[in-house]
Amino acid sequence: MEFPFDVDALFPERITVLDQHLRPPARRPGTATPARTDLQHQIMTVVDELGRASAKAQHLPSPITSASRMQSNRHVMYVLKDTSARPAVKGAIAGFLKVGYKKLFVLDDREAHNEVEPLCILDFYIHESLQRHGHGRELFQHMLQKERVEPHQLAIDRPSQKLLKFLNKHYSLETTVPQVNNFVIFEGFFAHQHRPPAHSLRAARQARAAALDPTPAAPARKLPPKRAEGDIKPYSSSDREFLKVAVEPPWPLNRAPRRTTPPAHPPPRSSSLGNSPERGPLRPFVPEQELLRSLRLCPPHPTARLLLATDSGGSPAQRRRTSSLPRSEESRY
Ligand SMILES: CC(=O)SCCNC(=O)CCNC(=O)[C@H](O)C(C)(C)COP(=O)(O)OP(=O)(O)OC[C@H]1O[C@@H](n2cnc3c(N)ncnc32)[C@H](O)[C@@H]1OP(=O)(O)O
Repeated sequence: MEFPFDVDALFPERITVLDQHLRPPARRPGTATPARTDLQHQIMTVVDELGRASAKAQHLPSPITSASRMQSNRHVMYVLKDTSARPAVKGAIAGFLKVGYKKLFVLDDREAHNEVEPLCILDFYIHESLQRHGHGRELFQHMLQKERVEPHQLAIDRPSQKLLKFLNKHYSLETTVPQVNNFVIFEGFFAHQHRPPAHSLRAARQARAAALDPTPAAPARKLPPKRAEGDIKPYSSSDREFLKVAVEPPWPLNRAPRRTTPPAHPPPRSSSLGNSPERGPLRPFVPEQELLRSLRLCPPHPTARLLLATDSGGSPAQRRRTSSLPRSEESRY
């Protein structure tokens, strides 16, 4: 991925770590130093461009990674330079990996709710011309080392089939723990969720290592105290949540009662790599009788007329169709 500026000078190292400040890394001695604002502008251009390419590769309606989203979240982006780029080109970018800690409500293998805050894989992209050459693994491996996490400790925000295959091939991650949200976790996730107390050896070692290595890592967060089972909602906000396309039906069909508690029957769970969460558009559930009451009150509307034309004792087939509508379906985005 090429840019109209000197990427080689902008990112002196093969892998650059960017946090919400999008600070330009220190330049090699002897390299001309443009104004800091110009450098930051270049970094923002790279981040935006990478985000767009990743969204396109994943068929997302809009990017989940952009400079402005980076600046407003505490995420960390690992950017990989393409060092095989043509000499005439002033460097190129091979891809990126974005991670961040997120508070999630996840089910364990006994289907109990757990409030956790794992490091999440949020976005991952290697340029099409460079895929399946080991660049993804190099980037992922670098991130694991830098963040000091094991692959099975991660939560993955709606992984693509390519990413599932990648995780299976390189890290033998295969068996998922079924969830009702968009995140995928693997067997072994719960064995490693506890964090060391602040005074532990591991924490001290981590603090020393961080002092020696000033490049940003995803900001670690403390686990909140465990909540009573009844307080926990089994839904966790995915980073891809904002991509939800709200296709709102006309009034009064849009008057779904607000739900303060999760539905009694959660949507079907993903149980294996093959059916990682792929869901249809979000549709509110309006009880049949309430819907008909509302329709009688509303001004004439083509949809209303159509529904009122069928009395509540309509054909059994019609009723079966209506009542078999799923109570809630989560959208893909
Ligand atoms: C939470 C999220 O970010 S979900 C979105 C993940 N990103 C995408 O799907 C975007 C498109 N895909 C990509 O950018 C890349 O393929 C990545 C990031 C998933 C992997 O990066 P790569 O550099 O291709 O990975 P790397 O070369 O290290 O490993 C290759 C392995 O990844 C998997 N893989 C990569 N591409 C494919 C593909 N087209 N089809 C099937 N498996 C694939 C395979 O296991 C492959 O091993 P194989 O070639 O022996 O079958």
